[in-house]
Amino acid sequence: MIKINDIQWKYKKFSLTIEELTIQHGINILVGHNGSGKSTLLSLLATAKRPSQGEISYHGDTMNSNLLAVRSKIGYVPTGLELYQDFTPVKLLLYLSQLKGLPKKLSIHQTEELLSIFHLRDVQKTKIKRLSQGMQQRLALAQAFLGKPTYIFLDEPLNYLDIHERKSLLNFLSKIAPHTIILVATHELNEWEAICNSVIWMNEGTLQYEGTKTMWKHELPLTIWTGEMEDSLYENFSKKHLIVYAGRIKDKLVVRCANSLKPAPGFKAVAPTMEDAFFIRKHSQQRS
Ligand SMILES: Nc1ncnc2c1ncn2[C@@H]1O[C@H](COP(=O)(O)OP(=O)(O)OP(=O)(O)O)[C@@H](O)[C@H]1O
Repeated sequence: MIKINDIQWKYKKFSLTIEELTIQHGINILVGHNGSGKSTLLSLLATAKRPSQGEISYHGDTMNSNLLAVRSKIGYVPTGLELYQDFTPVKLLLYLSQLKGLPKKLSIHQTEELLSIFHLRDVQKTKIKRLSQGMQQRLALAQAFLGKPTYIFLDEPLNYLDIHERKSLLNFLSKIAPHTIILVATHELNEWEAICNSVIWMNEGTLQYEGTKTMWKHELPLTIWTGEMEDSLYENFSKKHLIVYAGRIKDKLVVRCANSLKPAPGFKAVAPTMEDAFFIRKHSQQRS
């Protein structure tokens, strides 16, 4: 497990402070508004940034006690990772596996395996600058798994991926999750719903929630309701209730809202999604 102990990191007006956080095996999603500190936390965990106080322990090792050992077990994909544009995917993966210290045979084996997993076989000898953004994102992801790291930190990994590639990545992560600690920063909570184990919510550089997916969705102060209504009633309704969604299906206005009691006749309580839960939790936090 990864244990964060009283860390702080500051840059100008932004400060990230976490007193205590444990990250377990499985898929953990990291959520929060823009600028809340998700990428900063990932780069601290990936040892790309150093906390100004406190420490992070990776199964007992820390950045101070054994930086090289820690780094050798980390796979990290920040957003906008710049890949050597004149390399080909095969050359890049072989080169990076050498930097990671993998023996030559294993480098070749893992490079081939990752090119297949990320569907890059057809373009393995094409220069990276000629690849689409989605292909470049898949290559950025592939490099993170060289050496079969124990700790995987992914910043918005679904960016640029088409539906097929998204599903494929989610399947791959589910397969390795039992023996890997995976932390994924994402705004697309519902896409991770089926496979994630726990949720970490950051707000303005501080930890707001850390717990299981089930608790995230079900320990909520409000219920989610859906129903149809006349257009003329909506304006007044929206002033009194927390609207999650309002849209037209055929000629009906369909409303999804959060409320403690049934908001109007005909409305039905429904199970909250991961995003509904975020919406309700954020709303409750702003009011408290
Ligand atoms: N190297 C840096 N240079 C300048 N500002 C930084 C740097 N790293 C972090 N910040 C600042 O830290 C704060 C947190 O940013 P961070 O990127 O971690 O948020 P985020 O939750 O990942 O946001 P988003 O959802 O938009 O990706 C922001 O105010 C950002 O401007």
